Amino acid sequence: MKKEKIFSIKDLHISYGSEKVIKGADIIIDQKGVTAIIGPSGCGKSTFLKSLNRMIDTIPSAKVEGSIKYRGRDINSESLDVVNLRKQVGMVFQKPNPFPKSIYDNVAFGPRIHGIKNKTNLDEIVEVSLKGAALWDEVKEKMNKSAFSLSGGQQQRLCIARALAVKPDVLLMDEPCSALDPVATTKVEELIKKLSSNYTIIIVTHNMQQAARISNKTAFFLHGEVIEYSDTETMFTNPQDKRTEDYITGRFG
Ligand SMILES: Nc1ncnc2c1ncn2[C@@H]1O[C@H](COP(=O)(O)OP(=O)(O)OP(=O)(O)O)[C@@H](O)[C@H]1O
Repeated sequence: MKKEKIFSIKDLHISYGSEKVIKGADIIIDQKGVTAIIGPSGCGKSTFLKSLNRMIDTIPSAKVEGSIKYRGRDINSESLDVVNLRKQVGMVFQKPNPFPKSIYDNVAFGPRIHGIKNKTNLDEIVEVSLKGAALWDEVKEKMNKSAFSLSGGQQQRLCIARALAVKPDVLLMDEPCSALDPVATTKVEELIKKLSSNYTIIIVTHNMQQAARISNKTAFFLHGEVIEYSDTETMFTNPQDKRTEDYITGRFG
């Protein structure tokens, strides 16, 4: 069965002022599974990711040109509802960034903003989201405690639960494990794999072993260009471009 296209990106160029950061990227991202974005520091991975739900709009000097279609719709068209786009295309950041609120209120935040007020409905969404983020058992007895009372790994899973609570289609993750210890990293990686049967996940990672462990497809960026984009297994066993081979074998980066 042919997979549905979630993102079709054509000739994407992004610059900050006069600095060109993404230079003509073409990528198609299919439904579900994990796509990893790898490449050396400063090659434009985060910039690319932020353009997919228009978080890049928050940077005044950023200029985006070219086409990004999400489920066939140009996300940069004037008629597009950005709040709705960000509901469908959620984001999890490098450092866990829970709100200074209780565990419950962190997860209920998004649904409340989108108009859900009924306590029973909210309770159910919070429970399902925390279960989805593999955190429920650890927090179910202390839902009213501050999110800051959780460990870093738990806080990151709480941020994933918060993203799940608005029922997204896609999750963008920008180095979600880089602030976590190895045990917490393993838990988040397992969670990402599990979530990838229901969500389309796009993850930026510095860590090539992580990309190899959890992703189905990998895109290698270098100086703002997509050098290679293929099945992860092919990329790591039989890279087509010498620059990819040099990067994944640790010759630079
Ligand atoms: N808000 C910004 N304003 C101006 N320039 C920026 C901004 N964010 C990033 N840049 C520049 O854009 C380039 C690409 O940055 P980006 O963060 O997208 O790369 P990256 O591959 O994600 O890097 P890293 O792996 O180090 O996080 C860098 O030269 C960076 O200095």
